[in-house]
Amino acid sequence: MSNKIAVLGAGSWGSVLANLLVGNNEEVMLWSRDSEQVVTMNRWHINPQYMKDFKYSPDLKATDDMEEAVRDAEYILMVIPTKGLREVAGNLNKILVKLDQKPLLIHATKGLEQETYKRPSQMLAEEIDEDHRQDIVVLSGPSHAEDVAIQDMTAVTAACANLTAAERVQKLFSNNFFRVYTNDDVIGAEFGGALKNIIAIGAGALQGLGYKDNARAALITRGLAEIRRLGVAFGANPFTFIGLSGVGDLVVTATSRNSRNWRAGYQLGQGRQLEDVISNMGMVIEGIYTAKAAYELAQKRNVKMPITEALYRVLYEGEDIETAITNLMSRKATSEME
Ligand SMILES: NC(=O)C1=CN([C@@H]2O[C@H](COP(=O)(O)OP(=O)(O)OC[C@H]3O[C@@H](n4cnc5c(N)ncnc54)[C@H](O)[C@@H]3O)[C@@H](O)[C@H]2O)C=CC1
Ligand SMILES: O=C(CO)COP(=O)(O)O
Repeated sequence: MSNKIAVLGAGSWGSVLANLLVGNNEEVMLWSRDSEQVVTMNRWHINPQYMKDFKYSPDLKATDDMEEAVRDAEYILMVIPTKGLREVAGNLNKILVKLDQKPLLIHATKGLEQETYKRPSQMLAEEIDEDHRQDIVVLSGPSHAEDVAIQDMTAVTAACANLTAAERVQKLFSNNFFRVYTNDDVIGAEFGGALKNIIAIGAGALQGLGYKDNARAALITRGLAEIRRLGVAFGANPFTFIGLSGVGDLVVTATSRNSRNWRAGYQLGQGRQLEDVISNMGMVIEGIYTAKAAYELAQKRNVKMPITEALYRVLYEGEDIETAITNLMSRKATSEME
């Protein structure tokens, strides 16, 4: 028997995940705030702004009416960029209260909120009444929408302190090309997913500047060290960072031309201006905003994050990337285990 699932957010990832769930014979309703996009998706089964060459299942239904999407849904999957997540969650809460529903929440957002430094699950927990939701499960890991759309082999993590809820999500999404593992470490999964985007911008920038494989391997490895340091300072399990939502996602994002964060970094490395890069991407580049939140959070907590700090200076203080690299390489010699 199929489950009724509402997917909120019809960008590249929300649409592809909704399509995957339709392929798994679930009953899915995709919500977008953009009515024109909804008409095009329902009529032509394409998403004009994101991955426009991909043809979605004709069984995938879209709506711009959140209440219609959510009514009777047993699961609600939120795939909204960090910046808009709290607002959408607040609107969802009003509907859930009105309809008196209590769905299981899942989110696939990767970032930290500006000013509050909250993780996505914390924002959802604050905005959605406990009486009108079950647990919140994080779906994260190395999973570019472009590859999942063409059913390339993918493995991800469903994280929740309540492993029974994580297992329900595992069952919902699993199929012969999409393998879902469970994990009880929400903090680690969310820090891994958010912070890898910063390092991916750095990896793209190195390549844009002409640096080679050794440089990229060094950045990824030392990037992972500082991601782990910040995550562990907030209670994450260090082993999560050697899993799919840690090193897995870091590797795919820091090495793939499908990554918006990598591409943004590459363009910066080639000398393009930040405003220009943002306006031409047409999709969210989470790492730009997470770099600011993570930098400020690390300062407050006194956690060493030299690569994040370097990128913060490049992105927010206009420091030249080569100068940032020189400064990173000329820091006092240190132990790898710090
Ligand atoms: N694209 C990918 O391959 C993956 C993306 N993610 C994460 O998923 C989240 C969403 O990313 P994408 O789908 O790629 O973004 P996108 O840039 O392709 O699309 C974002 C979608 O969210 C909607 N949106 C933005 N703000 C909104 C608001 N305030 N209210 C309602 N709708 C709003 C936009 O209209 C658009 O449909 C991000 O946190 C991203 O890091 C995670 C894994 C893979
Ligand atoms: O999180 C992602 C892949 O796992 C998507 O990364 P980008 O946002 O850089 O495209």
